[in-house]
Amino acid sequence: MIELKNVEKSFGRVKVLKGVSFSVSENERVALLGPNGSGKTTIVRIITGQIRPTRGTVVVCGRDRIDESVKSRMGVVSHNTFLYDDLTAYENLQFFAGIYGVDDSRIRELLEQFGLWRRRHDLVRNYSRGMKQRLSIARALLNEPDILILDEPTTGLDVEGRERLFEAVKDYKSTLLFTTHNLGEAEELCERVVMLRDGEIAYDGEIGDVEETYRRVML
Ligand SMILES: Nc1ncnc2c1ncn2[C@@H]1O[C@H](COP(=O)(O)OP(=O)(O)OP(=O)(O)O)[C@@H](O)[C@H]1O
Repeated sequence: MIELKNVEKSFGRVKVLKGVSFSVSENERVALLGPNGSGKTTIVRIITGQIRPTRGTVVVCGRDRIDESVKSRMGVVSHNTFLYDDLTAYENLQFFAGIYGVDDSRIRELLEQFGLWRRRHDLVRNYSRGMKQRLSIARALLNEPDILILDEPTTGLDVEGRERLFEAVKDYKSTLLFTTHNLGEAEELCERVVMLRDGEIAYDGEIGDVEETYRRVML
């Protein structure tokens, strides 16, 4: 579903990704781990078509151009919430439901699932950070995407929000790429782990005892 081959990315003179290769098969659940600044979000931005690699190839859903048809098959939760502040929560989901041809009943289901139904008519600008994050997750799940990409999705979530997210991700049966700094979360949701250090892959394998592997490979 996702394949990166020798991907390099430079910003100005700084090379942030130094020849990254890994793939994620259909229905596989992969955690992407690594310290601050190791390049995880840069990889996510490349896979989701927000930026292009300087060198190398990226193939997603069999396509080497991340165009709208590929993007419509991905659900993404990232630092960018992809929400409109001047619309209500309901209107935000309605807008994306319109693009994907998703039924109104799915909007209600997700708003209830993420505990936002009562506040559905509030403007997103008046939402708290955690509420925005919950809505962003609902938006990513709206069209039951073939690939779910979660870049540090628990940022700002309270205990209940985190539990609702994990329930939703466990119910979701397709391909998952998940970046986190929480090794326990990676172990709970994923079967494989890719560890990134300074723009290079340091480990790619079964998740196993992720804390032990992380300590051995990264520290
Ligand atoms: N637009 C940009 N211009 C210049 N440098 C950038 C840009 N985007 C990212 N970088 C640099 O690329 C490196 C990797 O950043 P990235 O956000 O991918 O790391 P990360 O692994 O996601 O980190 P974190 O765990 O802190 O979120 C960092 O040194 C960052 O400063």
